[in-house]
Amino acid sequence: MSFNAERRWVNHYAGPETPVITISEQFSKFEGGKIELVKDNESGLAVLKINHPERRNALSGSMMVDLWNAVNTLEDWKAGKGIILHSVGETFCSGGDLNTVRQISNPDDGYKMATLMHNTLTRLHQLPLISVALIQGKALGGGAELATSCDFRLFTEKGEIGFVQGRMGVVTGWGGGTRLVQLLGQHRALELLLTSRQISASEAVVMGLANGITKSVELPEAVEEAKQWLQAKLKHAPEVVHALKQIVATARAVPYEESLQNERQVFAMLWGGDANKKALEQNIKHK
Ligand SMILES: CCCC(=O)SCCNC(=O)CCNC(=O)[C@H](O)C(C)(C)COP(=O)(O)OP(=O)(O)OC[C@H]1O[C@@H](n2cnc3c(N)ncnc32)[C@H](O)[C@@H]1OP(=O)(O)O
Repeated sequence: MSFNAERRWVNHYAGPETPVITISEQFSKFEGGKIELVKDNESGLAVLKINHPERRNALSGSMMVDLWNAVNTLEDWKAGKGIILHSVGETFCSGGDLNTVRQISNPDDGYKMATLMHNTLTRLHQLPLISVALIQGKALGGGAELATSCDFRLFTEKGEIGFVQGRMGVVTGWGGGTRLVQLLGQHRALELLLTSRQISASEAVVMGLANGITKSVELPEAVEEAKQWLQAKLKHAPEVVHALKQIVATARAVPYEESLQNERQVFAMLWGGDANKKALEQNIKHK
């Protein structure tokens, strides 16, 4: 990456575009740890658990594929309303598994990993479900990027987040740079990316990167608290929750007029629908 004669950025990497399915086949060979998805149709909550404590919950290639598969499943989950993303042990996620990273340390494979993770985390971000990441320890590098792909972030007192990619001689590779600018604006995002500093739970709240701090410090109590925090926001009918999420997810991804057009269409689908008729019959007062 450099400036050309007209002082415009020129990207010197022009690698091949590989289908995500092909990348997933390649990356599933870099084994270690797993990501487990459990869906509960009764509560409408799903839990995505990052389980690789011996590597501080670093994402191996096969875990990236687990996550991609989990998002594929969640896209078809009609009864769902919300997702809790959490991990086991003391670290939320230490980023890319350096054992995997060392085996794919060239621009073509880097581009493939970014393609797989952009596909996965963009679709996770855009699911019609409301997602919460529970950060109970360090979220570093790719782990910090993963946290930005949820709608909300709850920290325990021990939670910390750090975009340490610069210290590793790289930049955000899982779409977290773009999402961080959306979340915090360009100045605060640039400051976090440039300094690689790790911020505490309380600073994350002040910045708007965290939506709250749990009373419980330890798992599994903090997970239960996060579930209750999310359930309290999921009282509307599933179709209303899905529609509200679609409006917000579209608004952060497309230009204003296009977003308004989407909002009109989403609104029309619910107007006179079952949930709307039921509410009208009940003659609800908002006192
Ligand atoms: C687009 C993605 C780009 C990125 O994600 S760049 C960021 C990559 N991540 C890192 O550089 C994190 C490096 N790790 C650390 O700073 C520390 O291990 C960390 C997370 C603060 C945890 O510290 P401690 O709790 O004291 O644990 P420790 O250092 O003794 O580590 C225990 C075992 O876990 C391993 N580990 C930690 N992070 C890893 C990673 N990302 N990939 C692969 N292995 C990882 C570590 O090598 C150690 O293994 P072992 O027990 O010595 O065999």
